[in-house]
Amino acid sequence: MRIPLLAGNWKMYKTVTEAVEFVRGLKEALAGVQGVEVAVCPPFTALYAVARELEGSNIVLGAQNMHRAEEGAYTGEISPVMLKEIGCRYVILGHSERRQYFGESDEDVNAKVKAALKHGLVPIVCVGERLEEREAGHTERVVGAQVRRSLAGLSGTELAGLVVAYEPVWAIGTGRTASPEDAQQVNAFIRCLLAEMGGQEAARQVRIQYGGSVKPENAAELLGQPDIDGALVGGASLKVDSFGAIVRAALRE
Ligand SMILES: O=C[C@H](O)COP(=O)(O)O
Repeated sequence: MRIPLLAGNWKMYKTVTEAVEFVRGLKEALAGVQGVEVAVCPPFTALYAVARELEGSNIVLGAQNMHRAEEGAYTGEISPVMLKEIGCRYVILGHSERRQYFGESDEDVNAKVKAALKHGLVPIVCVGERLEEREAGHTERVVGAQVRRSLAGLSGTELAGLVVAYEPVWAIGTGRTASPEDAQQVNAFIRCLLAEMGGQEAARQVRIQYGGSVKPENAAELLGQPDIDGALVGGASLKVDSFGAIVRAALRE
């Protein structure tokens, strides 16, 4: 039985003050919720304060990115060791915005995934096709190549423990969501591929989220699909009401 993971990717939103205030509200809204895992991924500046605020709660902490090295002369970067010490459980890697605006390749993502695992962080590895790729009928080819390269060289046990987020680029922040059937089809395809790469048991255990304009109105149907094990939520994770409603939709499923 895979426990759904509902993760809020705040992107570059919320100051420390706003982050702490939000998390206080979210803790109250989700008090007593069980059977799903909830994570928030604030900007780096708010991680420490949010970690303290989350102590003893049923919400865990994630980061939005990290460098592959443990330390070094990499101005402006943050290492897996630093994230682990601050209390992060998850780290989002290879988000399409990192790939698009910061030139991250599958090879970069692969190195980061290995570094995260080495330091006890659970990677949330993002993959997804662009609109023109979908329209040309290349979704599986594009997503398949991203999965193979980003997760190359991992053992079945390592694959089993991580999280993959299928996020069609055309659905991110656009209000345009993949239909539950389309999302299910790609998630099932990813699971088959992971079975080839790491064996049936790894594929049975790995959690595969959907991301891209998830909101309270569409969450239940998406999360009701057999191969969708949670959501990576951007815009709708910035308000307690909408994120709380998405978490509750997962509970119903
Ligand atoms: O990581 C989250 C995704 O980019 C989805 O963002 P969105 O929910 O605002 O479409």
